[in-house]
Amino acid sequence: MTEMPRVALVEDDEDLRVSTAQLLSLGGFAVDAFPAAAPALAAIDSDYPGVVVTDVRMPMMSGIELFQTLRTRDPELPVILVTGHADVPMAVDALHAGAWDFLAKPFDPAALVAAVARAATARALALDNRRLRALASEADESGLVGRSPAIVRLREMIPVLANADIDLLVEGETGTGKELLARLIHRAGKRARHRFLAVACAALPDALLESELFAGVGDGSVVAASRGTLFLDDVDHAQPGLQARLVQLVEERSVRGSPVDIRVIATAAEEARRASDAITPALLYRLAAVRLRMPPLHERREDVPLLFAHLVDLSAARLRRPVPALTQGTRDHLSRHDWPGNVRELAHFADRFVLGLDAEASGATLPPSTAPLPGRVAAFEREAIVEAVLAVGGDAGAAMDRLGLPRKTFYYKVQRHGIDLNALRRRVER
Ligand SMILES: Nc1ncnc2c1ncn2[C@@H]1O[C@H](COP(=O)(O)OP(=O)(O)OP(=O)(O)O)[C@@H](O)[C@H]1O
Repeated sequence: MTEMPRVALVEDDEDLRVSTAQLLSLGGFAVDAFPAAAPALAAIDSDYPGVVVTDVRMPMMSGIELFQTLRTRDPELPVILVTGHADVPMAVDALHAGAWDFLAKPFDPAALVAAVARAATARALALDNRRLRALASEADESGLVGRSPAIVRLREMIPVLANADIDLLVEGETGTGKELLARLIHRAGKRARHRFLAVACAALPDALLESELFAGVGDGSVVAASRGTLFLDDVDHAQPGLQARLVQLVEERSVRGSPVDIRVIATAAEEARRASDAITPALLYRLAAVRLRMPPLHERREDVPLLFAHLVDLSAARLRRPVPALTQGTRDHLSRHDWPGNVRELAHFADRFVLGLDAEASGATLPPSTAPLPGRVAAFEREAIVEAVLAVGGDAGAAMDRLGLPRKTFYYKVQRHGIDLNALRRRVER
């Protein structure tokens, strides 16, 4: 949230409303002031980019009822209650039900501004997380996550390239997603029903590779992958002998006189970063009908948070752990680090984050201990429920037993914390 944080101020006493609004404006907030709960409810939707400060005792609808209604719309919206002495016990109940904080009248102006500022920070983070989650799940479907112009263009090209059936050379640094792109292209076209034969040109001794590839029999051979895709990883590391055989294959589309229908997708380091003779001109010329470039992460920093959210989801599912909330510390690390190992390095960081092993991410599942107690208690409770549901394989009944909660309380808390049981079940099943 880059614009000024908003505060919805609900107060029926006009003098108090005007003075409090002034106080909050001076504190740096954009104030939406309402004389009653009803107009406030009409104006505050579930994406409200700010927090609510409401008087408790009001005619028609009380501040508590307003809080309860807002809670059902968006459990993450912080609501701060302003109450007279007589209503403190009621406000405490509301805290247990998830209200952010309360202040007793007459309140210290500085205390109000400080409470609103804390709530606004939490709200900004929550909305940010929500936006990232939405973007990540949107991108999930296409497989290539990212919103940088370069990635968006590549994503658009996948179906085009899949149907064009020409050989490709994908250039880029290690871990940028070259193989992923190749697999997505393979999957999107008519070759998807046949094999994707991945050959690590750098990993195997030349002779072995050659005999394996061109033997004409066996699982690893080009013939076995006929009608599929031959993926030549790090072709710039293939020995000249093998490169010569590859030229022949690409040129003649045959192995020992038998025709093979194969599409070749090769990867290599970028031209500027490889020795001038790393790929023989004959091979380069034939492979590079289309050359694609996977940019390194430091050139597309806007992809980092998005990729991270996606990779954390994958790690959490694989490791069967709850998805921890993203904190400012983790966020700072994401934006400061240079990621020389690109997406692969980011994936390892995501694993450590999910396991709580990373110093940058430690304590990430709970808000900092300076946060108001209700917020911390709520975060802890939410974690405990998510963990229990995941631990018992998504079975709500078993989770209740494990937590020792009566059925009604369990569902009440699930709803209050905005826990999506179906999403958790899907995560377990994956
Ligand atoms: N844009 C992306 N969206 C989602 N996942 C990605 C993306 N880019 C890379 N990944 C993931 O990051 C990991 C590394 O990617 P990949 O193996 O494709 O990189 P590479 O460029 O082929 O690396 P190398 O050259 O070292 O073999 C994989 O797990 C891949 O799924």
